Amino acid sequence: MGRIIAIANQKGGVGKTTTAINLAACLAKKGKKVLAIDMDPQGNMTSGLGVDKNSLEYSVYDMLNGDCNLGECMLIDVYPDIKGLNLLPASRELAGAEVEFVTVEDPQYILKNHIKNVRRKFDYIIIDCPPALGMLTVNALTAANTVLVPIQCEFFALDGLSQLIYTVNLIRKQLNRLLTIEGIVFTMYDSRTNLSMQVVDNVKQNLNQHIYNTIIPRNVRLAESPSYGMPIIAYDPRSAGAEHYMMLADEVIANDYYK
Ligand SMILES: Nc1ncnc2c1ncn2[C@@H]1O[C@H](COP(=O)(O)OP(=O)(O)OP(=O)(O)O)[C@@H](O)[C@H]1O
Ligand SMILES: [Mg+2]
Repeated sequence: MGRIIAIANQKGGVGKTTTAINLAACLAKKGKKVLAIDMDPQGNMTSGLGVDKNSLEYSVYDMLNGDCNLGECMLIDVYPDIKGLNLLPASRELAGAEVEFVTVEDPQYILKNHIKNVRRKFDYIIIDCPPALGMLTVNALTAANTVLVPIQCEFFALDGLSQLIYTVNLIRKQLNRLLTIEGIVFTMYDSRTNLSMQVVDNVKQNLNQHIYNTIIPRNVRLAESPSYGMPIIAYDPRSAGAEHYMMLADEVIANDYYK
């Protein structure tokens, strides 16, 4: 049974999508069958995997809306060099879901209901969330087993984190009894500055959550790769970014208590 991991933090630009793309790609590279789901109307995961979000026949929006099923929406082996990496792509229309789905009965369960039948076909389902705690993120958290929270190594890193943890607790109580926080991963760590080190220490002292040993460094190759529509292991497999996301994938696999 596939483990469903939502990559969430309502703070913008902390490395959610970079982590979602590269964790999904690294898990597939390690032979796992992966479904990546882009739940962000920005569609950065979709374009970061080389898919033109303006020329999609069906997107996650159509699936959630009931206009297509998961199979029709899924792009199989989306990145040709990495077998087993499949994608439910997003388009701009997904922005409308936040308001439109409120009128549907049980709107929090729409994504969950769509993926429950295919869960056994994948080892991992990785969901990229938008930078908000609205209906799209609630759908992701309701469908997920665990939440992986990227934190950027900069001032205000802890800002808003209590809100996220509060939301996760609320969803656990009301919608998804078994939801847990998979762990915190530090991103954009700059070893040349004291600030990065201080942020890591500060979070470790103040947050009673599992923290991954792997810390993702600030790496220019990681920032470049989405503009080529490539995961880092394809764009520059020898880069520090590729090496560290492979390490993170190993840690996620080691955390596999659902199997
Ligand atoms: N480790 C890294 N090193 C260098 N640049 C990075 C790294 N991680 C992310 N970036 C860059 O930082 C920016 C923000 O990253 P990303 O899009 O992954 O964040 P996000 O949390 O998904 O943002 P949003 O909240 O808008 O969805 C992007 O331009 C990305 O390429
Ligand atoms: Mg993003």
